[in-house]
Amino acid sequence: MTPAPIAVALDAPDLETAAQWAALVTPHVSTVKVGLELYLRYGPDVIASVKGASGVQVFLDLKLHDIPNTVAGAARAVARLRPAILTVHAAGGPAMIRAAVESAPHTEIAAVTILTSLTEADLDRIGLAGPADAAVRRLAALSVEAGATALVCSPHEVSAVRAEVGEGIRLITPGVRPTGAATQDQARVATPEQALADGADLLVIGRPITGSPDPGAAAAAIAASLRRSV
Ligand SMILES: O=c1ccn([C@@H]2O[C@H](COP(=O)(O)O)[C@@H](O)[C@H]2O)c(=O)[nH]1
Repeated sequence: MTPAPIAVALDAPDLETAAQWAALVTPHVSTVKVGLELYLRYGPDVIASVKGASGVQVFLDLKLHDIPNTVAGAARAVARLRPAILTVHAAGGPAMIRAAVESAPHTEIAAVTILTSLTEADLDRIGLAGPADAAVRRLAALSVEAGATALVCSPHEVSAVRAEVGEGIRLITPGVRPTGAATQDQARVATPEQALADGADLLVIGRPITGSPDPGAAAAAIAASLRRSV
């Protein structure tokens, strides 16, 4: 069976747990995601540990955000690990995004538009007044112009982003919660089925899978539900 278009966020406190989660979920999902917690604690070795023997795609979610020269150096440093996807913050601007794209030619650069944990009230406070989807569309367009071939947005904006950037750009949505699951610190959320129906190409799901007593079964259940919904 083809693995589901899900990136499981391996936000674990230690490498053994992350590797165990990865081994349990990889029969069911296309991708595992390594974020700041794991990478800052263990560094580059984490990639091989979570990949194991399965050859699953690794999504390195470092959300780089600095001046172009610094991001170029950081992207070059991690490009040798050959992650399938590397994130940068779209708010770093076009020159920064382009620097990442040029420095990691074998990795897909995904620009994070507006974090899924932010509410419209938060956006007002940080000076991005107006509906979230206006800011997300603007950041999406500038990121694609700068060479990003993937974008991270919430499921709430995914159809607007697709209309803005067209086909051929990979849309990645965190903020995904199965019906009835706790939203935790996520603000702009939808179910996996809804996110996929609205045009997401890859769903990022962490705690609803890794917080389950059986992460493998939780991933399999979401994957089966997605197959039924298409
Ligand atoms: O806007 C964003 C960008 C990245 N993330 C990351 O996705 C996962 C979500 O984990 P859950 O446990 O499913 O909430 C996490 O690693 C974030 O760093 C995001 O949530 N929102």
